[in-house]
Amino acid sequence: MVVASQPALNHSSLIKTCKPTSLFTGIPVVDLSDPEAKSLIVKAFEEFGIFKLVNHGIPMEVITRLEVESLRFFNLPQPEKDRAGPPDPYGYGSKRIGPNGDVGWIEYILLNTNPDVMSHKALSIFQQSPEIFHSAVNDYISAVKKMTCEVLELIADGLGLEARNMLSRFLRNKKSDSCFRLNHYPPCPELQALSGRNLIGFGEHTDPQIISVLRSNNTSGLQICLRDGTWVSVPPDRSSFFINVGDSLQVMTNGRFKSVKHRVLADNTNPRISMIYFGGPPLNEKIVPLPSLVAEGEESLYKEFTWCEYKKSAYKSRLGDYRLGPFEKTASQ
Ligand SMILES: C=C1C[C@]23C[C@@]1(O)CC[C@H]2[C@@]12CC[C@H](O)[C@@](C)(C(=O)O1)[C@H]2[C@@H]3C(=O)O
Ligand SMILES: O=C(O)CCC(=O)C(=O)O
Ligand SMILES: [Fe+2]
Repeated sequence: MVVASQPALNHSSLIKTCKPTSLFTGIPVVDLSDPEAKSLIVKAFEEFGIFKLVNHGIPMEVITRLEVESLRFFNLPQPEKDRAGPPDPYGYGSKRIGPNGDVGWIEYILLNTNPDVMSHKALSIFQQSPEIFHSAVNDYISAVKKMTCEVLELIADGLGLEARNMLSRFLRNKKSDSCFRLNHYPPCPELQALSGRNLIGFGEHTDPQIISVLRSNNTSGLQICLRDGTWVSVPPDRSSFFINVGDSLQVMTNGRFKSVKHRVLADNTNPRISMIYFGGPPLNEKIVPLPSLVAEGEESLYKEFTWCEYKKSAYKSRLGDYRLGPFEKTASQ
């Protein structure tokens, strides 16, 4: 990895670059209407921590409407966008990710999906084009949330949990602390000169919540880290969703599913736009292994903590830190 030092990139000289890696064709693909979907999803989460969902039932019109409205926002003059930032953590952000010095070739909007928690800054995003943007975001989130709950119910079935709603109840709870992110990675033509390298848009990390549901346009950029430590590029697919395990689901399955490390490289010629729903539990919810997933004689691999405690700790960490580390039991505990 090298740091970009071209004059045109001076303003972002802290943003690292990276060589693109080979396209990975092995991401499991699951058709939501397949009678085998539950076992295929469990297998995908055990092996890769991610899968591609097709035939998901979300109308393309709902997706495209949000993409068009997001681009309308990101194409506004910078001072207008800046009025909705800096993020607290919700609102509009550019180049800085989180509060601890992480940077990337990205601009984004981060929203809490619970309207009661929406901050002033986040709300001012809607004030620029109120009804249209607001309804595009709401329609998208409610469709994706419903689909995600279906997926979590299939997972509960596939894992043989005592009730189908053991996981989906966290997202359906009206206090669910879920969030939603619109990311825009502008192309960086200056980088053509840095032969074959790309700017890092979003550095490597795992997502802290239960489950993340990502949809992007057809511009590549998403990379995942396989179990053997190799980074591979995930071919984009504008009409599908990529669904990945978050840290909280890793704990709830006592390590049977592992949250997948991922990152995004900005493309040198085309803008990438992505929208991610992060399904999280209510703040006071304990994040503990589901009892039926801890066999007799086995113990939880993790100390007991609430989502609020984990989130606080996540916001003190850097993007690439192993956030579950402090919550793991050591041999003597
Ligand atoms: C550097 C950070 C940004 C982040 C909060 C954190 O301190 C560490 C986790 C980051 C992350 C990654 C997944 C999601 O994009 C996100 C919204 C989240 O919940 O955790 C971001 C946080 C953020 O951008 O505020
Ligand atoms: O923008 C993307 O494609 C993924 C971004 C991501 O991983 C995140 O926002 O947590
Ligand atoms: Fe992520």
